[in-house]
Amino acid sequence: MIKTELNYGDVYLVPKKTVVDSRKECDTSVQFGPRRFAMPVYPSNMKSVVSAETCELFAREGWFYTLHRFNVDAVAFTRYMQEQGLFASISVGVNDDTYEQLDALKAAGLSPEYMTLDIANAWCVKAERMIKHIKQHFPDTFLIGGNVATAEAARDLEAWGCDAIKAGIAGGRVCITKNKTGFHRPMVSTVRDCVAAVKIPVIADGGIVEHGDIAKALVCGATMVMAGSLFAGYDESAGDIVEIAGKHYKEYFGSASQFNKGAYVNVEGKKILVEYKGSMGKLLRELQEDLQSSVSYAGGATLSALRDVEMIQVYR
Ligand SMILES: NC(=O)C1=CN([C@@H]2O[C@H](COP(=O)(O)OP(=O)(O)OC[C@H]3O[C@@H](n4cnc5c(N)ncnc54)[C@H](OP(=O)(O)O)[C@@H]3O)[C@@H](O)[C@H]2O)C=CC1
Ligand SMILES: Nc1nc2c(ncn2[C@@H]2O[C@H](COP(=O)(O)O)[C@@H](O)[C@H]2O)c(=O)[nH]1
Repeated sequence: MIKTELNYGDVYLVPKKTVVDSRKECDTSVQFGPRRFAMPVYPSNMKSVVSAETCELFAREGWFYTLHRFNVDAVAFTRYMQEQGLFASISVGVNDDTYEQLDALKAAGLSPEYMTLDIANAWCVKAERMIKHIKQHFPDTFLIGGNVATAEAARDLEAWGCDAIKAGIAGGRVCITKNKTGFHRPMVSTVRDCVAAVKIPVIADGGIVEHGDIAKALVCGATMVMAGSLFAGYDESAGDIVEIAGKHYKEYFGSASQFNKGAYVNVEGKKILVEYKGSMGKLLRELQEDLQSSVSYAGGATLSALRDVEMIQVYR
């Protein structure tokens, strides 16, 4: 029997009676780990999406962020952010270079507030070793483990010690994992299964096409949403700007692309050009307005209203 599963584009949310006088009354803030953030969405920890400067901007705006893990100095970044009175949120891998980076953080007496273990399939023995190592040596750090796509994987990462998990395999815009390996699960099914399986927060990662997909992810039970292409086209995005026939674009490439790896080995990502859209400030405001509107349609004044919304499948 072949199961049918759903993506954000296959579903819509059923409106309820609005109880606020203005969308401005709707509060989009979210508690995530030790801190509260202005919005439950943040940019992907990819080299073509965030730089250290992008991360600082998000932290100053009161949004969550995670720096990517490719050729960065985790010690210098953590120290810089904490000296500015901002929180430090870094990414790590599973290989020897990560163990060395963690030793260097420890030697410097630094402990980032948040760490994200970032590999394609975190339901693996190398991730298990790394998660246990981080929880032993950085007990005060809030550890996000990912990515996973099933209830069983989510439960294992929770048992290994993760404080949150990131769900979503092969649903990203620059992903070619599903083409090259055949593996993928649509996001609505992935997020709902993972949320139902664990007590810790779940981050829905990848596949956000429309702003309304963020509300759909929250209705599926996600606490946070990570998005790459959504944040890739702005001045503050990390990708290079490109001009073609008088039109401007920004480069957006996958972390498992040849461009990120520097070699064509186990490539599961591609590079695309996304429309250049100017300053990120406009996007952040619009995302907040749209989510405030979603909360009002959900019949409440806080994000918790989205926990109790009916989702319907649309046949096309
Ligand atoms: N969310 C998603 O759907 C996906 C995200 N990505 C992103 O791309 C980046 C690279 O990811 P990833 O390839 O996991 O990380 P790395 O290339 O950094 O691999 C980490 C380590 O795990 C090993 N490894 C990776 N995949 C497998 C596997 N299938 N079986 C056994 N060992 C494995 C690698 O060894 P070896 O290379 O020798 O196998 C390597 O030692 C990450 O940032 C990740 O988030 C990539 C694909 C999908
Ligand atoms: N299969 C791959 N997935 C990747 C790669 N680099 C990043 N990612 C994942 O995609 C999301 C962003 O998706 P978007 O739809 O919001 O653009 C990102 O957070 C990663 O989980 C890759 O090279 N291959």
